[in-house]
Amino acid sequence: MKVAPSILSADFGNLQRDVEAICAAGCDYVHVDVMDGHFVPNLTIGPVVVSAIAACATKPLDIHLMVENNTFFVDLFAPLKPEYISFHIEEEKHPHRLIQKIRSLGIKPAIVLNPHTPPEAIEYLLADLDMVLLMSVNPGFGGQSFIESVVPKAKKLSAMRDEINPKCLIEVDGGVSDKNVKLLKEVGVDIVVAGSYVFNHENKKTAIESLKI
Ligand SMILES: O=C(CO)[C@H](O)[C@H](O)COP(=O)(O)O
Ligand SMILES: [Co+2]
Repeated sequence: MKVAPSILSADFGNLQRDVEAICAAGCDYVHVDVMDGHFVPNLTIGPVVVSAIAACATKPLDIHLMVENNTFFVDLFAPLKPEYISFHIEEEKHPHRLIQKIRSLGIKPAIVLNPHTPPEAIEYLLADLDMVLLMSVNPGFGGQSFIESVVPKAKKLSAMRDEINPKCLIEVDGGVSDKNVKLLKEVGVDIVVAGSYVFNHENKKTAIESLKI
């Protein structure tokens, strides 16, 4: 299992310290939650702060857009050369076009599904994706409880992925801890995002290692 700690739970007064700490503790990606106050009822960070994160991160960025105008934000963040940019299928009229655009910028495209969105919603996009991100909380806030229905959903998506595009990774985001990571591993999940679990743990290295099963 690969691990992408979400900097949403970092201490923003000590952002450089916390980004360096998770990278030194062995994370695989730095998960960056971008919220615009419209698609979700919360507002986080823009390109000024994300470029400061990119400057001190020694691991690739995994940018999770929770915004209304995806194309605008892709253009804002592309110069930072993240590994992935993911956007919500619920907020995009032309997802295939946006996948092509993200790839043309040299970034791996990913799509996010909210808890209620079935995997079939992206069946005809799967061949063109590098990753699918399944939300296991309602997007907008860290520290929420894990929604169990993501487990059978990930199992269904994993079967679709094996048939259509075995290289496409499955990521799960929200309420992940050492208590549920095994269930996710068993149904074919490749990457977990963990914010509060990693940042509230007394030892970030121990927390990250407990998820790398
Ligand atoms: O996208 C997100 C919220 O919309 C965050 O990545 C997610 O909530 C991680 O935080 P936690 O592990 O505390 O649930
Ligand atoms: Co996220």
